[in-house]
Amino acid sequence: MFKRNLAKFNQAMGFQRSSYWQKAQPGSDLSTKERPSNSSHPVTNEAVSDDANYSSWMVDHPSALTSFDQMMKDAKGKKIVVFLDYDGTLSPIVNDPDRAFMSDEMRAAVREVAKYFPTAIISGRSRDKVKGFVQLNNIYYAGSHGMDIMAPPRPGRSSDGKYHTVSLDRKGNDAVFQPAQKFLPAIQKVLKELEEAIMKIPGARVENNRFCASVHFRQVREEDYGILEEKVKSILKHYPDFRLGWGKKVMEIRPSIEWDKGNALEYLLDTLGLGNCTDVLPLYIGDDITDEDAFKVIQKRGQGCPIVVTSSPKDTRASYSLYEPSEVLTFLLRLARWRKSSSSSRSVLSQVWGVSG
Ligand SMILES: O=P(O)(O)OC[C@H]1O[C@H](O[C@H]2O[C@H](CO)[C@@H](O)[C@H](O)[C@H]2O)[C@H](O)[C@@H](O)[C@@H]1O
Repeated sequence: MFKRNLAKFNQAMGFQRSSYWQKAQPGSDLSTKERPSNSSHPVTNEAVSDDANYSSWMVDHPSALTSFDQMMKDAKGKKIVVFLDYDGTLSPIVNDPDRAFMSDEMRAAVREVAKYFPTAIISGRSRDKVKGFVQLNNIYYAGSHGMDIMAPPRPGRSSDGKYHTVSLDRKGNDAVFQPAQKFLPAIQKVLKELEEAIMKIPGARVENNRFCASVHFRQVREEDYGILEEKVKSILKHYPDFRLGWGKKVMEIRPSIEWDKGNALEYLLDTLGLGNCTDVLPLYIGDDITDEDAFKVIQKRGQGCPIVVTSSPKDTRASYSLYEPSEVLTFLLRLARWRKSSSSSRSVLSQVWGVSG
């Protein structure tokens, strides 16, 4: 129990390196609330203290569902742009990364939201893979932690004027922006070496995320964690242009460029023509460490709704929280309904009173 509380304390305090492996232990990211309700264990003091920890953490990170009305009051007169992470946000975390499917209800909710607000998904996966899971055409996709973006074909421009050239898709409707393109040959070599190195570690697997690589250890025995980490690090010693990050039971290898999900959020706002508008409210929902970069950008802008999805207290820059993907679904449905009803009441008002906007 002490160990478990220490891991949680480390996680909450942001002592990240030491807590990664602790967090990675089988079952350790299952909070009490996620345990099967038919569990034969009586409610223990530990369960009570888990709940108490979560409740006190929520004082600073209130639920986006209970805060919904206030959030929408603050959004009045502003343009909401919706940004969503994929794994752990739109789909639940599962053992097999190839089977992290999104439910039809969630798909319908995202489709509905995208009818009313510009909507983008920013994922660590390859852009094609995440699009394959989501299967919606009315949204923008950014894969490889934002290093592969399909966005409207506005002239690439950033506040510092440094956006790289973009290329139009075949129909000329959208533009692809890939700031890490020159790393493609190297990442392919890294992927090959990783595959060979982990082959003999049961349960380990490498995922090709195009500009990044993921080494999964969700299904690896705990006693093999050390050797896996060693192998990955010894390969990376020969690739100084790449760095290692940690996600949920996954090591993420990516080019060492100054580009993350936060830059992707800014890029998308720019290409939507909203980068410098003071009346824009980016709303970002994500569950993992890389989403913190986007939360940071929103925090810096001083306007927006950063929402973290988590079932246990964690160190985060998000202002609001949602417990799990099912709450994300409820939130998205509510957001779409809110917009629908406010636009229909606006049109009724404008018919009756000649009031607009
Ligand atoms: O930015 P994201 O869209 O959240 O991508 C981050 C990683 O997500 C995926 O891995 C995670 O979800 C898997 C499926 O539920 C799970 O098996 C794994 O343990 C999680 O870490 C994806 O497979 C990775 O490539 C992404 O880096």
